[in-house]
Amino acid sequence: MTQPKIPRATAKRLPIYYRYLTFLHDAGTNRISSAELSDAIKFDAATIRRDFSYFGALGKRGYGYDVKALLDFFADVLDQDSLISVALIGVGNLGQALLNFNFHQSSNVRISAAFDVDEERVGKIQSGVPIYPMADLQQQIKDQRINIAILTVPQEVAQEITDQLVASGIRGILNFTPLRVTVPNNVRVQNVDLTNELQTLIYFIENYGSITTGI
Ligand SMILES: NC(=O)c1ccc[n+]([C@@H]2O[C@H](COP(=O)([O-])OP(=O)(O)OC[C@H]3O[C@@H](n4cnc5c(N)ncnc54)[C@H](O)[C@@H]3O)[C@@H](O)[C@H]2O)c1
Repeated sequence: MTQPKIPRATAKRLPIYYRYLTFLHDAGTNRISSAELSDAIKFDAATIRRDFSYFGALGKRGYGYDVKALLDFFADVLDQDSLISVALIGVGNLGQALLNFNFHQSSNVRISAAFDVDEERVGKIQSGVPIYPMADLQQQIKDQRINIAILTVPQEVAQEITDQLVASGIRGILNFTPLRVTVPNNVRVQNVDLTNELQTLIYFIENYGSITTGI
């Protein structure tokens, strides 16, 4: 299906909508109003209505939203029917935590290959995920049709690994390192910085009380 162009903040909320709608559907709920949805997931109702409006008028006045229809719609937008394989580079403290968590139960994403330089780790299987030597990076990414990589290596090697990932055809990098890596225009980087998140939270609490940020 052709995807409508949606704002980044809306895109970030889609998986949250999807998870909650799945929960509602499994619990046998057939319809929900934006106010009820707002109550449950803590985004204001106007934000929810605006987000949904980007996809066309999905709700009916006085009826609310049909849970199954919404769910099918978001599954399609988020491509939930196809399993997305992700690579993880750097199986240290953070990498191991992400491997153990994996994303399987709550989404269609799973880490299917991990890579490291440490001889002690390479060749083992952790949480069902094989850990390959870096020499296998290009081949595995190609064979497993991996488009996304999670970067959990030390900052000092982040750019060099990014270059290797780009050369292997990776299209998106979830970057946990503090380095703002450089990539060509056709590759997208999403930086995750827990310190930043915490400081944003503190800022909102101090300035606006406990009002949610909407994202
Ligand atoms: N974004 C956040 O909120 C957040 C939180 C904690 C850590 N970090 C960052 O995440 C990264 C990992 O942190 P950690 O505590 O897990 O570190 P760690 O030292 O425990 O793990 C790093 C792993 O990378 C591997 N490695 C080193 N050089 C490599 C290379 N050239 N190719 C492949 N693998 C290589 C190491 O063998 C090790 O297993 C660091 O950059 C750290 O700053 C970010």
